Amino acid sequence: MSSLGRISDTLKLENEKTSLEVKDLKLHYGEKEALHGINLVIPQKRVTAFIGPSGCGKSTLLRCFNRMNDLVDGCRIDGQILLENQNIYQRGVDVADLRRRVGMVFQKPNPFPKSIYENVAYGLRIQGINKKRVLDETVEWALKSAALWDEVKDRLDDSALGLSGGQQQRLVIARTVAVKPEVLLLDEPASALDPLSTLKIEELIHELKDEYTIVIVTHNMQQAARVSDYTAFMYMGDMIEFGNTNELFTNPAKKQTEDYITGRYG
Ligand SMILES: Nc1ncnc2c1ncn2[C@@H]1O[C@H](COP(=O)(O)OP(=O)(O)OP(=O)(O)O)[C@@H](O)[C@H]1O
Repeated sequence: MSSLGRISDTLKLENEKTSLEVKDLKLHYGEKEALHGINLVIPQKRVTAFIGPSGCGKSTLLRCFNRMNDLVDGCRIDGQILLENQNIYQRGVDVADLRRRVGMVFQKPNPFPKSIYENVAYGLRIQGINKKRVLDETVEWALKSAALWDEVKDRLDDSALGLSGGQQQRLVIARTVAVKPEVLLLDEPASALDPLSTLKIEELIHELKDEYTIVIVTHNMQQAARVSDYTAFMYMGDMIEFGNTNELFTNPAKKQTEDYITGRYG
């Protein structure tokens, strides 16, 4: 905990710049309403954690931020999400560009069956960038950003699939930051990893928040308390409480939040 610092204890939402703003967001999977009118502001260049019992809608809400739910059959979304004041659900939005601006890392590391180098260069090549010098520089910068460079710099042409799980997850983070997103969405990024790799990911999150707005879904309340500046507690498709992480954990405003963080359910 000490190495991660607790500067966030004094942060106040009203002093923050806004990255994402969720306005009366309802989401249906077929007939079932999974999110019941969420309102929320995600501050810029901070870490926001979503916590709550299984099935409360954390991942569903996270996936709305880069329109991953568009890929789910029968999924309907009402309401708005503003990214830098622009509704990402409005007609004409370029979804590929949105997903570059709002990158996502999943629970299970998903490197491509390519070399370490090509994994990181992938997004750049898709943008038509093929100059070797630009690619080399960006790959090195992204791997350094993801705290992986020292471990892989001598084997950039080796398959990414030969890396450990924790290294693969940092590689996926390098691949995501290589295209210079504004927001990083992390869906339980460490839950498939051993404790040491988990610690590395947590330290990395702490480093990355100087540059990116980070939203993390986690089952692990200690992890939320360690890595986040702000925490949102969700329950059965509702946003119950949102605030400074330290305040939410030490002095929750709502009884449901208190019951959850004291382990009475979940
Ligand atoms: N693709 C889908 N189709 C239909 N229902 C879904 C789909 N994905 C999620 N749901 C339902 O939406 C609700 C919210 O699920 P979601 O996965 O967002 O919750 P969660 O809080 O992230 O849960 P967990 O912590 O277990 O991952 C649940 O009732 C779930 O069954």
